This record gives sequence, structure tokens and C-alpha cells, in this order.
Amino acid sequence: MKRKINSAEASETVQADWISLFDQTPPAARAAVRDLIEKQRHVLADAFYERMMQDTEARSFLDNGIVHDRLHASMQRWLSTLFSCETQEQFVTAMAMQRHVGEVHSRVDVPVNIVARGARTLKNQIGLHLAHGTLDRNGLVEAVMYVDSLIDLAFEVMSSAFVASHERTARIDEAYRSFSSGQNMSLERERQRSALLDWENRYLQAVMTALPGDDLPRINGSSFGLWMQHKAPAVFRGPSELHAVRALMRSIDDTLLPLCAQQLGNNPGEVRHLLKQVQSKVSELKFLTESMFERLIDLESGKDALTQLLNRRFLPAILARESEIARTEGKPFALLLIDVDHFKHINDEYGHQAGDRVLQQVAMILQNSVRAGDFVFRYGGEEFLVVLVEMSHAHAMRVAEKIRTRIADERLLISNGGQLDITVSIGVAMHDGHPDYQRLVNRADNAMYRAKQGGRNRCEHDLGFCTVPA
Ligand SMILES: Nc1nc2c(ncn2[C@@H]2O[C@H](COP(=O)(O)OP(=O)(O)OP(=O)(O)O)[C@@H](O)[C@H]2O)c(=O)[nH]1
Repeated sequence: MKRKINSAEASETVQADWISLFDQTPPAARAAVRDLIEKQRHVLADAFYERMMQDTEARSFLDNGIVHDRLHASMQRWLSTLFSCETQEQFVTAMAMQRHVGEVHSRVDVPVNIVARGARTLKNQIGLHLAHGTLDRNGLVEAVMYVDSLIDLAFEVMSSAFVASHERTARIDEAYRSFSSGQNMSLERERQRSALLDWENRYLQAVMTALPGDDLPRINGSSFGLWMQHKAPAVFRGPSELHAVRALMRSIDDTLLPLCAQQLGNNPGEVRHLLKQVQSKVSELKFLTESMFERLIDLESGKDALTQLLNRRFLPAILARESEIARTEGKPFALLLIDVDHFKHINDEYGHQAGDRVLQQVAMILQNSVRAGDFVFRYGGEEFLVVLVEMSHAHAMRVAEKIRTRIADERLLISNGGQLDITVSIGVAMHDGHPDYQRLVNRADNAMYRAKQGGRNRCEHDLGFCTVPA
């Protein structure tokens, strides 16, 4: 098990590095830097912001009067605090300041690369000022190295606080998401269906009874609208449909309702026309909402709706865990990537429904060909992925071959009592100790591709760096 370094140990290392930097840098060089910073901190802060404002990415975080004024003062404070450290106590205070800055950056979501760019800018600016000062060549080198190392130390502390805070936020976000989506989603779907219907009815009633210029009920303020704006982003994790839902609601509220209100009592023909437009937008809203809920319900259950196999959602977690077991307990695993041959032809010749039935039967054969501890996924349209746990290469090849022959021998049923012979191509890859599981999937994919190239209805393998005998 990899031992994690805790933050106390990490800050001890930074402190030890600072002490040795302090000891190695002659007092004259440190004093020259400290004096320069005290005299020029305003100029340095100016130059820093001027440079960062030229940067499109950075500008979006700084382009605001209050932020600019406050940050300008904090930048000067930051420079003074960091470069005036003479005692260990002052250094501890300076490092606490770096942690605080890292946490603020995480809350504001300033990307680390922008902070690194800022650090580089500052080093540059201070270096230029030093170069124009009175230090001799040696003194200049010592002072520049001191500035670089001290800013690097500050950046290191800032980054580790940033990462820790980001991880905390991500965990909380994830917990909130699971909590939100863990609620009964089928029930929530019903609730939102009826909330939308309820708004539609209220709107229709208002159109019948309201007088010209009266306000019509806005969809954004309805129970459906509020749920979509505030809860849906956490539940659906921001799929593109959600943007479309919001755009539709905006166009109803901002365009159609005001036009409709103007025409009430004046122009019944125009009101009818607008009503139809609202109804068509509501139909789109219903469709989008249904498809978001449907996808979520499938995903949450971890099951593929057609085959009842695992969907891809848990694949990264399962492969990461199996890689860990293989690494720590020496229990290798194998991956099979199985692709139905000429599946497009089956769809074209016998129809999509027949294709679906074939996929269901292949899924059943796969489930019945592996042990209870193995994992079977629907990986893509007509692609399946099997994780064979605690498996030698020779054994994995035997399982692959068994699956291939079973599928080739079985007559699959399609509608109207028809039967079909199909074959599959299989790529086998053994876990070879590489920690990146995507590489393992790619290797199985390459082997499967070779099986296709080699004439289909066959198994090919990829051993990677594995030394297991075949
Ligand atoms: N019936 C059905 N068809 C699907 C599903 N998912 C994907 N497909 C179809 O599967 C077909 C895959 O075709 P291709 O990728 O060309 O592969 P192929 O015809 O199997 O050819 P080879 O893999 O080269 O042997 C496409 O026509 C997809 O539309 C599904 O859920 N049901």
C-alpha cells in the first residue's frame, strides 16, 4: 500500500528546506532582496497586475474593480511577509499565509497554472529590479536564486493547500450529488412531470381569464422551473439537455409570455398562435426532461437497460481496484473485449429489434460462461467487456475460446421463430502491472482488432509486459 505523506510531514519538509535556503544565502543577498521588496512592492504589484491583465485566462479572475483593489494591497502584503522572514516563527506565519491563499484560490476556482504564471511573472520582475541594482555578479546570482527558491516554496505550500481543499470540495460535491440522485428518481420524475403539467394548466387558465397587460405565471418561478434551476444541475451533473431546458424556459418567460400578455383581449388569433408556440416548447421540455431522467435511472442502477449487464459507469472503479489487488496481492486479472461480427448486417437484414434480441442472448451466454466473481459489462453498442479476476493467461485464453465456441455453436432466436448464427471476435489482455487501466483496455482493443483483421470468429491476445507463461 502506498504510504500517504500527511500535511504535517509535508510542512516539516518545507520548513527544513527554508532553513537550509536561509543558511545558504549570504545575509547581504537576503538583505538586498528584503530592501528591494520594501521599496518596490507597490511597483511590483502594479507590474504583476498589468502583466496578468494581458492574459485572457487570468483576466477573467481579475477584471473587477473590488478584486483588483483588494488584491493589489494583498499582493504587497504577501511580498513583504514572504521576503521579510528572519525567524522560524515569521516563516511559520508566512507559510500559514500561503495555505490560506491556496484555499482561497480553490474556493474561487483559480486554476493552478494561472498561479504558476503569476509566480513566474513575479520572479521575472524581481530579477529585473535586482539586475538594475548595485549587487555584484556573485551577489546577484545569490539573490536571484534566493528569490526563485523562496517563491517556489511558497507556491508548493499554496498548491498543496489548493489540492487538499479541492479534494475536500470534490468529496462534498460528490456526496451531495449521490445524496440528490440517491433520492427516489422514479418518484422525482413523476413529481416533475406533474409540476410541469401543473404550470401548463395554470398558464392556460390565466390566458383565459386575464385582462390585457396582466402578468402570466412564469415557468422559471414554478415548482418545475425552480427544481430545474437549483436541483437538476446536481442531480444530472449538467448534461447538455439541461442547457436546452433552461434556454426553453427563458424563451417562454422572456419572449412568449410578454407577447401573449400584450395581445390578451385584443387579438385572439395571435393569442392562439402564441399558445401553440408555448405548447410546442412545453412538449420539448417534456421530452428533454424524460430523457434526462431515463438516462440517470439507468446509470444510477449501474445496469444496462437492454442486457441487464453492468454499464460502463463502474468500470473505472472496478479496474482500479483489481489493479490494486494485482499489485499488492500478486493476483493477476485478465480482460476480454468481445465484439459481435458483422452486427450492422444483422440490423440491416433482420431489423433493429432482432439486433437487440441477439445482444440480449450474447449477454446471457457471457454471464453463464464466467464465475460469479467475474464482471461482465456492456461496453458499447455490440461490444462487451469481461474482467476475469485471479486468472492466469492460459486460463483466460481457455475462457475466451469457450465463449467464442459457445456463441458460434448456439442458434440465436430472433422474432417470428427465426434463428441466426453469429460469431464474435475476442481480444484478451493480461494485467501487466501498469497502473493505468486505460492502457489495459487499449491493449485488449488492439488484440480484438487483430482478431477482426485475422478473419473474425477468433481470439487474439496481448501480453503487454507480462512474464506469465502462455
Ligand atoms: N440493434 C441494436 N444495434 C445496435 C445497438 N448499439 C449499436 N448498434 C449497431 O451496431 C452496429 C455496429 O456496426 P459496426 O461498428 O459497423 O460493426 P460490425 O457491423 O459489427 O462489423 P465488425 O465489428 O467489423 O465485424 C451499428 O450498425 C450500430 O447501429 C443496439 O443497442 N441495438
